[in-house]
Amino acid sequence: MIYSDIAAVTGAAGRRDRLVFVGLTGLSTLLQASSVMTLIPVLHALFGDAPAQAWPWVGLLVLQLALTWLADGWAAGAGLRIGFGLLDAIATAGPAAIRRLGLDELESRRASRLRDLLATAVPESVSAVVLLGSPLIHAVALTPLLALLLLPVAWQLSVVALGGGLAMCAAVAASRRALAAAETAFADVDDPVLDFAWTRPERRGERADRRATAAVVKASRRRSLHLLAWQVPGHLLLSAVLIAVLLAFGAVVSHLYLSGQLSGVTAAAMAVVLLRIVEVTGALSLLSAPLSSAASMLAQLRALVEAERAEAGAAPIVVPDRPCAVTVAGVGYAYPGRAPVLRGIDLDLPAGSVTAVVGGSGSGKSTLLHVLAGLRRQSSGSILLDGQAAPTAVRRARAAVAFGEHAPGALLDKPAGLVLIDTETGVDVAATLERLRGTRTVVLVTRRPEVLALVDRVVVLEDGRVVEQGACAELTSRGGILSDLVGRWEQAENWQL
Ligand SMILES: Nc1ncnc2c1ncn2[C@@H]1O[C@H](COP(=O)(O)OP(=O)(O)OP(=O)(O)O)[C@@H](O)[C@H]1O
Repeated sequence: MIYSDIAAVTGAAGRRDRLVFVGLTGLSTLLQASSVMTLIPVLHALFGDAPAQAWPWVGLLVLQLALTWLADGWAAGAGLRIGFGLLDAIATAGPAAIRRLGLDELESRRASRLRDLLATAVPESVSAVVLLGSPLIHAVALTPLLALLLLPVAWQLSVVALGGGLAMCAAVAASRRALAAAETAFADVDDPVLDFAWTRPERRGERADRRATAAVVKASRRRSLHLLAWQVPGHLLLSAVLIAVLLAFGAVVSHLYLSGQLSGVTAAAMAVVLLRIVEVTGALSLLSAPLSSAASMLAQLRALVEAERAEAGAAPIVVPDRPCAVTVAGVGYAYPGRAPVLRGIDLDLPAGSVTAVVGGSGSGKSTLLHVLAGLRRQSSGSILLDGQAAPTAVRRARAAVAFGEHAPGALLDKPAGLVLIDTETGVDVAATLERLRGTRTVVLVTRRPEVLALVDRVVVLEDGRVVEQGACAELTSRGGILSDLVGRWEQAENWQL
């Protein structure tokens, strides 16, 4: 799983490094296993009649250790290059995924998961392959290799080594599975924490949320205790299996020694073999937590990278450089967990027209602009551009916007069919309209009476509904809601229309 995720993220370009890493780490494990076995002739010579005969075996041991060191070093180089490959993939896919998030997704759980993924993947990806991959390969391959090399010494030892190694791996896996099951069972406890942190920032400090925080902290504490309760049996199981393996290996060595099938020196060398098996399998137990978090990080990274590659491979959205007709049919919008702020909006904006959206504070003007721009997905209804259904990605591609804290006028110059402006953001409306009139369909939100003289039509919103629409002169002469609104503006700012 981990390997196939890494392969999917780093692609064909990383193939050579992946093969080098796995091949050389495997070779290093083989060298380590054979160096343990070289101890048998070394000890035999040292404790025999001619200790000087140990020199060639010591030379072989030194050679094996030097080759192990070289193989590990070379593999680490390849592992680092794989890690940098992962980082490159994150650097491409991460920002692209963030750019595609709509405004209504910025506070969503999906966005916070993406943020978490990037926060962990960026620092961890480079070192993860070397720091976790090498010990994992050693831990998995060393015991079977030692068991194989023990065959000529005594098949019984080979069987106990292999069986013991497998039993320890199974114990590690069982304790890991129990922990993972407990983590899944209590995962929903995290959700209120995320909800609180990301989706309701404006309600912080309220009494209700103080109570919610206390409940979340309590639930979190309960979860930690439960997880701990699941961890303890896992550790107990592992130590029980370890003791059983030590006893079995010791019993077989003693039996073989006492029955004359094994020399005393070989029996002593077996202690080193056993220690190596315990050491690498024990490392596996320490590695299991970081490995499972790296595995989940890689699986998420793979999903992200594959989604972005599919997106990049899709046909690009064509943006004709001419004004587009906009049809808004029964559009509603509600902020998450809130009552709707747009309700059944119907608009028909001819290509090249200039429309002003007006209304009292909180009537839904900015929200409508965001929805038209594709930055928010409508909760109901549909939006068509030139008669074609226009999902958010199409709206974003075809609209140029000037709103937000500092409206960068330059954004208005991109090829677009629709231009959306909030006049509060300091855009020179008269100059901009002079430049764009006829070449773009323009929708602007304004709270300034003098702007109304520059537009073809006015849409008046009240409580998320269109309550009046038509030519400005026609609406004001009728003495309806727009007249009242303009009167209030004039009172407030002492302006004359
Ligand atoms: N991010 C948000 N989360 C929740 N509610 C929001 C959010 N933004 C706006 N609202 C609410 O949606 C409603 C419509 O807001 P919107 O900003 O669209 O109105 P507006 O007509 O542009 O107001 P103003 O003229 O004061 O800018 C208001 O009740 C507002 O409190």
